[in-house]
Amino acid sequence: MTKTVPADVQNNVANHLNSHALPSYLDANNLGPWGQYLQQIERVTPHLGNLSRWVETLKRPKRILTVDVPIERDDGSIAHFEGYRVQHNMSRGPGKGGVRFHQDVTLSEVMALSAWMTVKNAAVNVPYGGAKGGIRVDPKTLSRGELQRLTRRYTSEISMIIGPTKDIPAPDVNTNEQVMAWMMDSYSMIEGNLSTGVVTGKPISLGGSLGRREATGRGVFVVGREAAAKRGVEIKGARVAVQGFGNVGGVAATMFNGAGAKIVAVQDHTGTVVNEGGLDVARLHEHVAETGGVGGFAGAEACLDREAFWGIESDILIPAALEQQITEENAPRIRTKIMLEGANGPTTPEADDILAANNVLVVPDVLANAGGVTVSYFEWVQDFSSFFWTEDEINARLTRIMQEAFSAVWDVAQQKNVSLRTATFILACTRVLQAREVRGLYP
Ligand SMILES: NC(=O)C1=CN([C@@H]2O[C@H](COP(=O)(O)OP(=O)(O)OC[C@H]3O[C@@H](n4cnc5c(N)ncnc54)[C@H](O)[C@@H]3O)[C@@H](O)[C@H]2O)C=CC1
Ligand SMILES: O=C(O)CCC(=O)C(=O)O
Repeated sequence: MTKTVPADVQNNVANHLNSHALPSYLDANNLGPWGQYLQQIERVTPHLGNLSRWVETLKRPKRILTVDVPIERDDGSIAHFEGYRVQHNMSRGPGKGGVRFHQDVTLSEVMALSAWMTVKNAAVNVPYGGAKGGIRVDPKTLSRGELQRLTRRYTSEISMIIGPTKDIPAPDVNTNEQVMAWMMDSYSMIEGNLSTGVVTGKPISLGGSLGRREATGRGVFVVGREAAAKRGVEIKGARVAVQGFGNVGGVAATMFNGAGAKIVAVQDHTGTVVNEGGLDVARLHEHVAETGGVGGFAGAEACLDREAFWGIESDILIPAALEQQITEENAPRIRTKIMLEGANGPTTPEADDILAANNVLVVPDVLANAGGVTVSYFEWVQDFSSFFWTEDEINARLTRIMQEAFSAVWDVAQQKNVSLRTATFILACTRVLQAREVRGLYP
């Protein structure tokens, strides 16, 4: 399979990388996910009209904070971890985006994740900029006490740039309601007052919102239903394959299964399990709760190796693990009709072109997984007013926002004959740069 990235896009990225725009702390030869994001920006720029004079704004994070996070281990030794909080853009509102604890976290990754938050928040029109945080740590190697000390120290180190009207963290990979509760408590101790609005994704008992835990997977399901209708795929009986069985993939699998789809394959960091007749999703959740992963699930007909997962025939494929999973190497083997990006950044631009050529409809991360931040927005609003909504109200509002966003993106894609990813970027970047322009530059 030949590379299908148009020459002008490649040249633009090369020129960009050679220009003064490359931040000095990045290696031009190894840009990682940030390079992937820059290529996506190159693709949208020709569609931005006069606003393209502001596009450089999107190629530079507004603020990057790197912190050393020291903790005392249970054995009395001291360990140091590197953490980040990147605020990519604040033109439309305060920074918003999750915090990831993972052994492979890099600055390039957090920069890209923060930029995708800017695009995502504008795509569903919630009044936020984009931000993201992370610590390079394998949390599975920490005791509960060590994890709490790490979270509290990290919160203290970034406390000067976060806050309910400045930047509001939330859960992402390997972080959850408990981590958010510790972050809120640490920040409140520093501020000297209870500050529930500083993070979202909190436990319900601490000002969390009903429906937030399921919101990202629910949003993936809602846009999946819309995409299936456009592509003529019946959800009932559809074959669905899911990579990642955590907050996003686990909920999305449950919802598709509940609507009559067969979950024929699931892959996570412990293995790949397959059942042609459909995996028992409820039992798989129990197995993961007991063992920490899908590997060894007794209800599987077969266990495949990692790469074989991408060759499984499906109607709907949901990557819901990490970025850069679908590349020019495995994209030609993918046999699906619709790909719903539950994960952030799972598909490289080269793979995007291969999937398009093979008639796979890709619903991009910045649209498909926006349900989480949408309900985070509801949580933040509820905390400010101390008035809490029912789960039905939350789910109905979430569904409406996701459907409207999908429909607006679909129309732009049709009008301009571009992919759903570029269409989402057109809508979102226009909103961000209009805000930038109308605010003006002078202090
Ligand atoms: N939690 C949220 O609300 C949101 C999460 N996302 C994105 O969704 C993705 C998943 O996030 P969560 O479900 O929250 O994380 P999680 O920590 O709950 O689950 C992550 C899943 O990915 C699997 N995984 C990790 N490494 C893997 C590998 N190398 N191969 C296969 N599977 C692997 C894990 O086993 C686990 O099942 C990430 O890209 C995240 O940024 C996007 C929007 C919101
Ligand atoms: O809920 C949030 O604020 C952000 C969730 C997130 O990190 C994401 O959408 O990637």
